[in-house]
Amino acid sequence: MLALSENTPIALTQGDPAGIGPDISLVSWAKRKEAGIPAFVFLGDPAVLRSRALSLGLNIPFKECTPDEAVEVFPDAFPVFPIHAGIDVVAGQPHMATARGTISAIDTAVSLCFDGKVRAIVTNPIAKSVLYEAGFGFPGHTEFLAALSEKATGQAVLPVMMLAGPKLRAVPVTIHIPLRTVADALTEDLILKTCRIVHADMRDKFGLDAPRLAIAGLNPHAGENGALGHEDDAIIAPAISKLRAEGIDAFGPLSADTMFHEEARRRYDVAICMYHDQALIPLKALDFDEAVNVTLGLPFIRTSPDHGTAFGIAGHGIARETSLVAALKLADTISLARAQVIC
Ligand SMILES: NC(=O)C1=CN([C@@H]2O[C@H](COP(=O)(O)OP(=O)(O)OC[C@H]3O[C@@H](n4cnc5c(N)ncnc54)[C@H](O)[C@@H]3O)[C@@H](O)[C@H]2O)C=CC1
Ligand SMILES: NCC(=O)COP(=O)(O)O
Repeated sequence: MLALSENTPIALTQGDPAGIGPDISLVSWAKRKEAGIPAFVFLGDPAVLRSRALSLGLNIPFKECTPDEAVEVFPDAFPVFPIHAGIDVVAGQPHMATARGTISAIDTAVSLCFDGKVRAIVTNPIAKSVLYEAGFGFPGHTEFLAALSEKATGQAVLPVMMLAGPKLRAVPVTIHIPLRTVADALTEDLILKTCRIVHADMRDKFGLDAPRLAIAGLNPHAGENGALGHEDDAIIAPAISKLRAEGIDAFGPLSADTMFHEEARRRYDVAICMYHDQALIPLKALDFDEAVNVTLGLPFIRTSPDHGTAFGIAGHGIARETSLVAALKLADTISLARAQVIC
């Protein structure tokens, strides 16, 4: 049993070095006391941090260190476990030559987590297209983390993306796939597995005894009795019946256009949506600055800000750190709550 406690840092990966990951990491560290930020170790390039701090006018002391030293370093200096970007990075100008370092930071964070050197992983945003250009074979962190987990444990996992904000928690059942393939990818089995993971993690990681899952339909008006599409009645409704028979408080399929208004949101704890934008549009409309992306179903904790690399504002000093702060705090809370049970 590993002793996961505040004496173990959280790994914070750099993300795309040309994006706002370095900016919001620096600002978060600068606000560590007033914001109550848990000790982290940054996995990335010290040169990128130094140059970004200069652009932002932040006078921040850096210390290169191992994860073992990070908690001690954190109060007085920004702890960096060096992973070099490979080129001189210019804020706002992504380059495929940095892909290797970006991927290596994520890979290293997972290894450190399995070795008990860090207690959770918080990832800064990556630009998927930059990584694809360099041959990265995964749609995003979510799927890559599942593959790394599988490699480490030999056990297959279904990674579940949940975006959690103060007003809404939303899960897309299908994640990073083209819209035209969504209907074919939706199966009763996928909905069942996703909802079981959400139910278990809501209970074990978020402390909800009997989580209520509101399940969206796929088609307009949840199919209008089959007139506007058959998936709602043929795939989603039977999955809901099975979940209810297992004792999971799932209901629907609901018309997706009317399940996110304020009164509707009071009736559930998590909205289970059928595709990426069905979940992320309401989430970002309601909670953009404070929501956190959490990967459920993994044998370790991973959170992330809800936004992307925002290349247009990197280095300008206007990127808000609030979502990253929320991600660090959520990783802190979940990892400490699990400290007694994790192996
Ligand atoms: N977890 C991850 O790694 C994620 C990565 N991405 C990637 O990010 C890249 C850019 O995606 P976009 O759709 O443009 O989304 P984006 O979130 O990067 O930007 C959307 C808009 O929000 C603004 N914005 C984003 N974060 C902000 C912050 N913290 N403070 C102030 N303004 C902020 C941007 O300036 C822009 O106007 C894509 O390559 C995408 O793959 C997107 C979402 C999550
Ligand atoms: N839009 C959310 C998103 O793309 C996050 O993906 P991931 O990199 O966390 O898998």
